Amino acid sequence: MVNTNQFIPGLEGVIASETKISFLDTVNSEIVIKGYDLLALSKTKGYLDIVHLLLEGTIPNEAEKQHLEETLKQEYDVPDEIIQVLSLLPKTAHPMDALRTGVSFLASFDTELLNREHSTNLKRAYQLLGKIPNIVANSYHILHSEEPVQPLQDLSYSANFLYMITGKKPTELEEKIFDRSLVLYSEHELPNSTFTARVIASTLSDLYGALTGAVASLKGHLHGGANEAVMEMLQDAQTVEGFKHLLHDKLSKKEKIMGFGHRVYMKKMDPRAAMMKEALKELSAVNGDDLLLQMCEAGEQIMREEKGLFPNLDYYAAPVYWKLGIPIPLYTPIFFSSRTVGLCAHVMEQHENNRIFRPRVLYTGARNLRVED
Ligand SMILES: CC(=O)SCCNC(=O)CCNC(=O)[C@H](O)C(C)(C)COP(=O)(O)OP(=O)(O)OC[C@H]1O[C@@H](n2cnc3c(N)ncnc32)[C@H](O)[C@@H]1OP(=O)(O)O
Ligand SMILES: O=C([O-])CC(=O)C(=O)O
Repeated sequence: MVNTNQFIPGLEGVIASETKISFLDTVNSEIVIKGYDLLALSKTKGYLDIVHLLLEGTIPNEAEKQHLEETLKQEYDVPDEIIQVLSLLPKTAHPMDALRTGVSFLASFDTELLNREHSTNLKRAYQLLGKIPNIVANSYHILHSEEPVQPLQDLSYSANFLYMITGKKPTELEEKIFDRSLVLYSEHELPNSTFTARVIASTLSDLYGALTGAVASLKGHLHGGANEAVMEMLQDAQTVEGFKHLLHDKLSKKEKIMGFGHRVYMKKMDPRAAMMKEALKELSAVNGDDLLLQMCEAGEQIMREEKGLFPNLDYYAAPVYWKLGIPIPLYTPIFFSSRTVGLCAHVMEQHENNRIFRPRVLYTGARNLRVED
């Protein structure tokens, strides 16, 4: 029998799900994904390796990887109706809202929504992985009155995604770094968005519904929305001195600084942030412009000294995406695109070993009120 009187704000430290998908091992500094350390994998493996690992359970050999890429490429196209629906959105809509609409709308094309068998959910996961980059890139183009960009089949999955966003074929380095960012964002145990997806799935609702809820969760600035907020701060500040001033000013007003802190890593650096910082160094070396790197390092120092806080992945992903020529409002949608695979794995696991989430409250409201006769 569980003690229902124990209230833990934010469910900090509470074990809310049993999973074989991933685990943050903060003692050994590992992000365990299906038995492998994601950080180690990210040095030699690409996003499609992680997709195969999360959905099929193994690191693919070359033939399996090629087959996976072909499967995804066949799913790149989205129904015309999606483009029409995106075109109806007000031009002021944020691409995360467009994405939420797009993912939700995709559900209507699935004729077996009530089927939650593993094989059906797996097929859906591949369809979503194929289509979501298209929705992300083209929602931005449509919201900016630009023509939708067609996917290029001869590019790799990640190169095509970046191409569809920027309209330019990426260099080898750009492709490698973008792919690495997708690897690092792919799966992270039980953040708010994954928990949201599992809670929705636990009612035996469908994969699209669970992912639609996860988009809404990820949009918030305390979660995925932080990467956009970081880049906006860097842009506002413009110089190293400007950024220092901006951070001191925010701290003096007791404002939170986006891109710092983490519920699980707490007072340690998110190891994924360190890897994105390396990527920022590589990109900065290309044209000898390391202003963003200098600004970020100055911010890191201030936050360490003033608050004892360290960067999370969003802090260094933001300037990396800027250097890759990606518009700021697409940073969080890209995070979601990458996380689609992790979310699908979690929803499938929930469907296959389900108990509905239904916690209790600590009631602090009024009691014993009576309506007078
Ligand atoms: C990839 C990702 O999604 S990672 C998360 C991205 N989100 C952000 O970067 C947003 C900024 N960070 C935060 O808001 C938080 O650190 C979170 C949401 C990530 C974690 O939140 P929690 O675990 O609930 O920590 P909580 O907000 O209680 O913070 C604990 C203390 O550290 C402070 N703190 C935490 N993060 C920050 C921050 N970014 N800036 C300033 N102070 C902070 C809090 O003010 C609080 O101080 P107090 O005890 O004096 O009141
Ligand atoms: O784990 C979290 O709470 C947030 C996070 O870093 C992620 O989703 O990648």
